[in-house]
Amino acid sequence: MNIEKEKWNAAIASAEYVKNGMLVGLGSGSTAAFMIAELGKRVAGGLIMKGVPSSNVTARLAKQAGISLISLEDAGTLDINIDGADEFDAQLRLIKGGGGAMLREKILAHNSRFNLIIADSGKEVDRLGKFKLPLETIPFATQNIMEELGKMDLHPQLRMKNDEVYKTDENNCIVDVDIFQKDDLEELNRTLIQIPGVVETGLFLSTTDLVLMGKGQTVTSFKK
Ligand SMILES: O=C(CO)[C@H](O)[C@H](O)COP(=O)(O)O
Repeated sequence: MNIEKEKWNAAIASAEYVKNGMLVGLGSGSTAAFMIAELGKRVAGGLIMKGVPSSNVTARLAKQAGISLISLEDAGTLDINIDGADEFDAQLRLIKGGGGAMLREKILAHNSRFNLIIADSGKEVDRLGKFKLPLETIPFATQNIMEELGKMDLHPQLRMKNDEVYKTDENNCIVDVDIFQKDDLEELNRTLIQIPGVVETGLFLSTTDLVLMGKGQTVTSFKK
C-alpha cells in the first residue's frame, strides 16, 4: 500500500467537487497539499474559483499553484471546505491539528456549506485517540493549563519544534493530550474548551459531510 498514492487519489477525487465560481476552504497538511496542486492544475485548465487558506503554508502553496485567494471576511460563507484529518471514525468525527492549523481549519469548517475530508486509509479508526489530541493554548496560560490537564489524566505534552516551543500561525502553543480512554468526546470537548486560555481543540465532532479515503488503488466515500 502506497500512502502517498492514496492521498493523491483522494485529493484528485475531491477536486471534482469544486465547480466554477466556488469559494473554497483550503485545508493544511500533506493530503491538502495534493488537493491544492490538483486544483491548481484545474485552474490552469480554466476552472474559476477562489480559496481561503487555513494556514500560512497553505496560502503559499495555493499562490504557487496559481489559485486566487480571498479573505474569509470577503468570502463570508464558503461553498466547500476541503481538508485532511489525523483520524476519523464511523460517525465522521475527526481528530485534526497534527500540523497545528486546526484553529483556522475549524473556523473554515464552521463557515462552509459542505465539508469534505480527504484521507489515506491509515486515518480510519474504530475509536478516536491513538493520535494525541492537539489543543491550541495562549502562551500566557499554557503552563497552568498543562497542570490542569495533568490532573485530568490527559498526559499533556507541550509541542516542540527544533528544541523550541512550537508556535501556531496565531502565535499560540499546542498541547497534545491523550484522550484514548475517554468515552464521551462531546462532554470532553466542552470541558476542554471551557478552560480559560484553551483557544480551540482538534476535535471536529459534527462538521464533516463526506470523507473520501484513498485505499489501495480506489477511493472509498463515507457519508453522514
Ligand atoms: O489537521 C491537519 C493540520 O492541522 C491536517 O489535516 C492533518 O494533520 C492531516 O495531515 P496529513 O494530510 O499530512 O496527514
